[in-house]
This record gives sequence, structure tokens and C-alpha cells, in this order.
Amino acid sequence: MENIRATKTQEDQWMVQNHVFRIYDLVFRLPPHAQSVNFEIRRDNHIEYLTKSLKQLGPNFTVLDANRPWLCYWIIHSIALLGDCLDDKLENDVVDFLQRCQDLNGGYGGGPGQMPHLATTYAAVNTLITVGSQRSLSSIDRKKLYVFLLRMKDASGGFRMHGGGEVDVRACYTAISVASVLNILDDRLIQNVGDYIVSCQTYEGGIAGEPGSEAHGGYTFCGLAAMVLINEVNRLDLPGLINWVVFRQGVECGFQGRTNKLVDGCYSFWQGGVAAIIQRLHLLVNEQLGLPNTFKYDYRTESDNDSSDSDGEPYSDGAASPENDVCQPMQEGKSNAFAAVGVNDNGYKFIKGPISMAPLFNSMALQQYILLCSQEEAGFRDKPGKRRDHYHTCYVLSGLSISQHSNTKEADSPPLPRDIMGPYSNLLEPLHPLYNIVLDKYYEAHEFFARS
Ligand SMILES: CC(C)=CCC/C(C)=C/CC/C(C)=C/COP(=O)(O)OP(=O)(O)O
Ligand SMILES: [Zn+2]
Repeated sequence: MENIRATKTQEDQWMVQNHVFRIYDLVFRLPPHAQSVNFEIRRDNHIEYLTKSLKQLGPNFTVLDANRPWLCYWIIHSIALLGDCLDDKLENDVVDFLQRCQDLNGGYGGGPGQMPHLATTYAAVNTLITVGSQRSLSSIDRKKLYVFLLRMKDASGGFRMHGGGEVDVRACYTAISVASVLNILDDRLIQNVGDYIVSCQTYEGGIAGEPGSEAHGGYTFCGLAAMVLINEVNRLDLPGLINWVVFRQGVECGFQGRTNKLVDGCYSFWQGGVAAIIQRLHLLVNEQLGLPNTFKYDYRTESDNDSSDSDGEPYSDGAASPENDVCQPMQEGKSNAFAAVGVNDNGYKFIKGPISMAPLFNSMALQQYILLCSQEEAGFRDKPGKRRDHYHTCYVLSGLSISQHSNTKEADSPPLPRDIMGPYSNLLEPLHPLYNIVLDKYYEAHEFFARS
């Protein structure tokens, strides 16, 4: 059995490598006039595939019985990244359907009448924010959701995925992300969750799902994003984490999820997201490395003519010591969980802060993997030889957005054409890397939930 598995894995690896070598030949070995590689994103095809899929499901979104809010999120977030939206009827159907998934005692289940679960709660909340209308945002019962989150809190500080379910880093992230974006995060929810996540960072530098398990990109994203949202990210070994994540980009140009495994398009987001978050943590990284906080990570080499900003500064750190920077080191002690004043705004402060570190991965190479190996005629896949699906379409597009925007200094400024693989019309909407929500939709929700 082991042998059969090993052989299958090798076959997969050869298939991807052959594909990549063919691309390499096409791109680098042929004279420029003979290069005919099409790096264009098949935007219209993707939108048609996604919209049709959503319509075909009907008003009950009947497929993947316990995962229906996920399906809504994967499809609707993908459409938003591609710069499109749903028609009014479909939007209303989605809001009505998720309303039926909302439990009477708070939280969302995988379908109407199913027990509430943190993962489907995260998917439902992110979907409703992406839909974004008044009707959609006000359909979330935040008071009951808060009570549900408290019910999921475990004595270890971590969270359970559902009543009687497993405690893991996914549960910590989904609980904290939802509470933060809905402006209901408080000290009770935060208490000791940082201890739990810290206990999951492994000797490799990445974060595992549970203490003692193997570091993995999915859980590393969850652990890191949650630590930023609760303002305790300085408790992680950041140089160790950087060391781990930079080695996860393979020769095929895509990311793998863990050591010695194959690359897969969905890690473009899970690992690319980790890299994007770390790009905003330079003050803490400096501190942990014993470097002065004036130390700058320049984006480009001095020989690069375009290396300066409009004010002539080579990607200088315009905010070396902002007063209440969410990425500032904590003053004393290990945990500031009981000083969580304004902790709800950490996601906002984070995205408004400058990006003062160069990308930690080769963003052009990742875009190549995505456009040439993951992209199908319509939809995206893990790797050549695999079939497209909505999960991969969502996370590959999220990773593509992250790589396209990884060289910009501020979340709201557009990237330069040279940072986009293929035509500039490939550009996707930017996203908030802590929540994986399209940025404009996040800003609208932030304003809405600050008021209500
Ligand atoms: C917000 C949320 C719910 C996040 C989930 C994060 C996530 C993707 C976790 C990954 C789980 C995992 C161990 C996959 C390994 O699968 P595998 O062994 O098939 O894949 P691999 O060979 O690539 O490791
Ligand atoms: Zn995958």
C-alpha cells in the first residue's frame, strides 16, 4: 500500500515537473518573437463558471450537505476578486439561505437545521460581508453569535469547532476572525487563546493544527492571522516562521503546504497569505532579530531605477513608530489579553499600516504557476492532472490577488504593471489578508459594524 502511494505521488510530481519544464522552455529558451505563452486570466470564463454553479444549486444550494455556506463563500468571494457581483435575485437567495442556516442560539450550520459550527459560521459571515448590502449585513445576529463563540471556548484557551468537537488552530482563527470583523471581540474571547496558538508553533517554525502535530500552511495562516487580530503576534518566533515559509515555494513555482509534499494551487493563499501578513510585521521582526527599528527592508536593489517612492525614499518605513500600531511590540510580560482595549480595530489598523518589507516569495513565479498550471479554461485546480473545483478556484484567486499586490506599499494603492504577470487587465481586487475578504467589502462592513 505504501509503495503504491509513493508511486502515485512520484507520478504526480513528474507530471507537474514536465508541465513546468515545458513552460520553462516556452518562456525562457525560445527567442522572444517565438514566445507564445498566454498568461492572460480567462476572467469571463471564470465568472461564467462560478455564476452558473451558484445558479444551478438552486435556492437551497444543495450539494456538499454540511458545507453549503462554504460553497457560497468560495464562489461569491471568487466572483468579487474577479471584480464582479451577483444579480439582485441571486444575492437575495444567498441571504435568505444563510438566514435559514443561522441557529436559533447563534452561529451558522452547514445547512438549515444543522448544528452550528465555527467553520461554516466563518464562511457564512464572510459571504454576507462580501454580498455587502444592508439586508445582508443586518441579517447576522451578533449578540447570539457572541454567545455561541463563548460556548465554543475551551478551558485550554482554544476553541472547539462545534459543541463536543475538536479544539484546534482552525477553530481559534475562525472564532477570532468572525468576532473581530463583527466588532464583538473582547477579553473573554481572547483569554489564553494566544497560549494555545503559541503551543502549536513547531521546531520547523510553522504552526500545526494542534500541539505536537506537523506544521502546515493552512494552520500557519490561521495561527498567524489570529495572533495579529488579538495583538499577540510578537509571542510567535517570527524569524523561525519566516525561515519555514520561504522554503515552502517549490521549483515548480507554486507553494507546498508542508515539508516534502507536492505544491498545490490552494497554498498560493495559505502560504502567500502568511508571507503577506509578515510583510507588515517588520518592527516585530526587527525586534526579535535584535535589529534597530530604523532598519529598513528595501523592496528593490539600488540599481533598480524605479526603486524610489514618489518622495524619493527607497520604500522607506514611513511609520517606524506609530503610537498605537497593532504591530508594535507589547510593553511587558507575555500576554496582553487583559488589555484588549480597542482590540476590535486591530484588523483595521493592520491594513491601514504601511507594508515595509519586500515580498518573502517570488511573486512573479507564483503568478506563473497559477496562470499556467492551475488555470483551466474555466476555474482553477490544485495542479495539472487534477480537476477544477470551487475551493481551489477561491484560494488560487486569493493567492493571485496577494501576489499581484505584494509589491505595493499600501493596501489601497494599485500595483505597477511590472508586478503583474501577463497583461495589466489580469489585475484582481485586493483583499484583506487577515480575513480573506475583498478590501472594499471589508471597509464597508467595518463602517457598518462600528455604527451598529
Ligand atoms: C479557515 C480554515 C477553515 C482554514 C483551514 C486551513 C487548512 C487548509 C488546513 C489544512 C488541513 C490539512 C492538514 C491539509 C492536509 O491535507 P493533505 O495531506 O491532503 O495535503 P498536503 O499533502 O498538501 O499537506
Ligand atoms: Zn489544495
